[in-house]
Amino acid sequence: MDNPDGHETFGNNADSHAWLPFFRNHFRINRGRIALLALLLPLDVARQLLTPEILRRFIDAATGHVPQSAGRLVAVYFALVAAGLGTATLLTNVSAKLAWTSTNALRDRIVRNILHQRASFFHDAAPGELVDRIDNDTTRLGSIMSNLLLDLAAQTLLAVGIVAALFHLDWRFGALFLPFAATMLALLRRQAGRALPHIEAQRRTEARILGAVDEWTTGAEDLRTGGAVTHVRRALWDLARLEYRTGRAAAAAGVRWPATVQALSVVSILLALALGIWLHHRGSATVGTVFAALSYATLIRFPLTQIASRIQEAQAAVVSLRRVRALLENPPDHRGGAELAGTGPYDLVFEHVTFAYGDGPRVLDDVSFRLPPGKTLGVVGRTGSGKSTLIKLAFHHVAPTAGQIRIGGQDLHALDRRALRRAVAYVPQGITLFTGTLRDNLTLFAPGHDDAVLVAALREAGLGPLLESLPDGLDSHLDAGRNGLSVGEGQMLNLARAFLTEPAVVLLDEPSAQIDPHTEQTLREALHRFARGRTAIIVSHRLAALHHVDRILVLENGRAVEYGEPARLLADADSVFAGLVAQGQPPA
Ligand SMILES: Nc1ncnc2c1ncn2[C@@H]1O[C@H](COP(=O)(O)OP(=O)(O)OP(=O)(O)O)[C@@H](O)[C@H]1O
Repeated sequence: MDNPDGHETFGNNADSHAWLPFFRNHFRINRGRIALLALLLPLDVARQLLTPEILRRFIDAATGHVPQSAGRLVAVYFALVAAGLGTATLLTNVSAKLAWTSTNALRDRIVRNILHQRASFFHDAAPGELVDRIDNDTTRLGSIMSNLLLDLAAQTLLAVGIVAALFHLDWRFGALFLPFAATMLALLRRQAGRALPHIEAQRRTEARILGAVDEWTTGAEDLRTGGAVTHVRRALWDLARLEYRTGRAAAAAGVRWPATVQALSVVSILLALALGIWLHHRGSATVGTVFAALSYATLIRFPLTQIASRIQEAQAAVVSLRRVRALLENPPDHRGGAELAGTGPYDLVFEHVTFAYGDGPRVLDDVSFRLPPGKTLGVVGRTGSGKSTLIKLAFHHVAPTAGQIRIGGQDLHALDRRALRRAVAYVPQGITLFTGTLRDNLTLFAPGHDDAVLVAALREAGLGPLLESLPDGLDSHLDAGRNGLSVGEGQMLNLARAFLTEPAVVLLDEPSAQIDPHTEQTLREALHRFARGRTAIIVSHRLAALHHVDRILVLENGRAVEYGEPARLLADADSVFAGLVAQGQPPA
C-alpha cells in the first residue's frame, strides 16, 4: 500500500510477508478456537443483518401493510437478541483465550532468544527496550493476531451484507450506499500508515521511560545520597512531556479516519431518510422499509469504523512486529559449532588480539601470549587497562575486533557455545542473585545436585559460616534485591558456583576483592586447589592473590607490556612487574 510518508504499512508487501510466520504459528497452536470463531462470526453477522429485516416486517404487520403475525415476529426478534448476547459472550471468551495463548507463545520465543544472545547484544539494547518488547509488543501482537483477520473478514461480510440488504429493500437505497461504502474504503486506503511514524516515536519514548525508571529505582539510594532527586524529577518531567507530545501526534493522526467515517455516516443517514420519505410519498416504500433502510444506514457505520480501527491496530502492531522480528532474527550465540576436543588441560592462546567496545577506542591492542596447558596466569595492570575485558574475551563474552583466541588449538569463535560454557568457568567481579533459595542460586536452578556436594562447594568457597547461620540451610530464600548477601558473600557464592563445575579453564576476575584478609587467605588456598590441573587466568590488584601463578601478564593501556614467569620478571629489576612488587602491590 502506498503511503505518502514513505513508511511501510500493514498492507505493503514487506510487512505482509513479515506477518506470515507469526500467523502460521498462531493458527497452528489455536486451530480449534479459530475454527469456532470462524463459525460464530458469520452467524453473528447474519443475526445483525436479520434484525432490521424482522423490525421491517413487524412495523409493516403492525401498520397493516402486510398481513403477518406481529407476535411471532416479536418472538423471533427476542430470540435474535438472546442469540446475540450468547454469541457476544462466547466470542469475547474465545478471543481472549486466543490472545493469551498467542501472546505467551511469542513471549516464550522472545525470552528464549534473548537468553541465547551474546553479551554485546545486551550492551547495545537500550534500557527498557527489552522489557517493552517482551511485554508490550508481544501483548499487542497477540491481540492483533487473535482478532485481526477474522474480525476484518466478519466486518467486511457485514458491510457487504448491509449494501446487499439495501439493494434488496429497494435498488435506489443500494445505489445510494454503494458509492458511500466505496468512498469509505478509498479513504481507508489513503489513511492507512499515516499514524505509523508517530506511533513509532511514541513507543520509543515509552521504552525510554521504562529504562529511566529502571535505572532510577536500581540506583535510588545513590541518587538520594548524591542529592540527584531534583535532577531525576526534572528528567522525568522532560520524558513525560515528550511522551505527551508523541502520544498526542499519534492520537491526532489516528483519529482522523474514524472522525471522517462518522461525519460521512451522518450525511448518509440524512440522505437515506430523505430518499425513504420521497419513496414513501411515491408509494414505493412502506414505513417498515424506510425504517429498515435507516437501520442499515446507521449500522453500516459500525463495520466501517471497526475495519478502520482494526487497520489502525494493525499499523500500531507493525511497529511491534518490526521490533519483535528484529529481536527474533538477531542470531543467537553461536550454536552447532565444533565441540572442544579432549578433556584438557588446554593451552590458551591470544594472537594479535585487538578489541574495542562498539565504536569506542581500543581497549586491548595487539595482545599476544600463549598460556601452556594447566598453568595459571596472573593479569595485572592499572585500573581501566583492559584486564576484565581480556577475561571476557577468553570467555567469548565479547569477540575480538581483530586477531584470534585459541583454546586447545581450536578457534574460540568456531566452538559450540554450550561446549565452551561447559569447558570454561568465568567468575565475574559481581554476582547476579536470582529470587530463589541458596540452592537455586548456587546451582542456577539446575536439578540433580547432591546436597553433600553443594555444602562442600559452599564450605570450600568460605561460605560455611553463612550456611550454618541460615535457618533453612540450602533451602533458605534469597532475594534478588538488596536483601540477599553482602558483596563479599556474593563473590564467595560466585566461586562456589565455579567449584561445582568441572571446567578445564577457569577465569577469575578479582575473585577476592571484597573479602576480608583472613577469609581471603583461606580462599586463596581453595582457589589454588581448584586451579590445579586446569588452565586459569586470575585478574587481581592484590599481589598476594597471585602468589601461586605460573605466568604474569602486565597490561598498560590495553597493550601487553610484559609476559613471562614471575621469577624471570622479578629477576629483571627494570621490569614493570618488579616495580609493582617493590611498591608492595600492583597500582590501583
Ligand atoms: N561495556 C563497556 N562498554 C564500553 N566501554 C567499556 C565497557 N567495559 C569496559 N569499558 C572500558 O574499557 C576499558 C577497560 O575496562 P576493563 O574493565 O577491562 O579494565 P580493568 O583493567 O579490568 O579495570 P579495573 O581494574 O577497574 O577492573 C575502560 O576504559 C572501560 O571504560
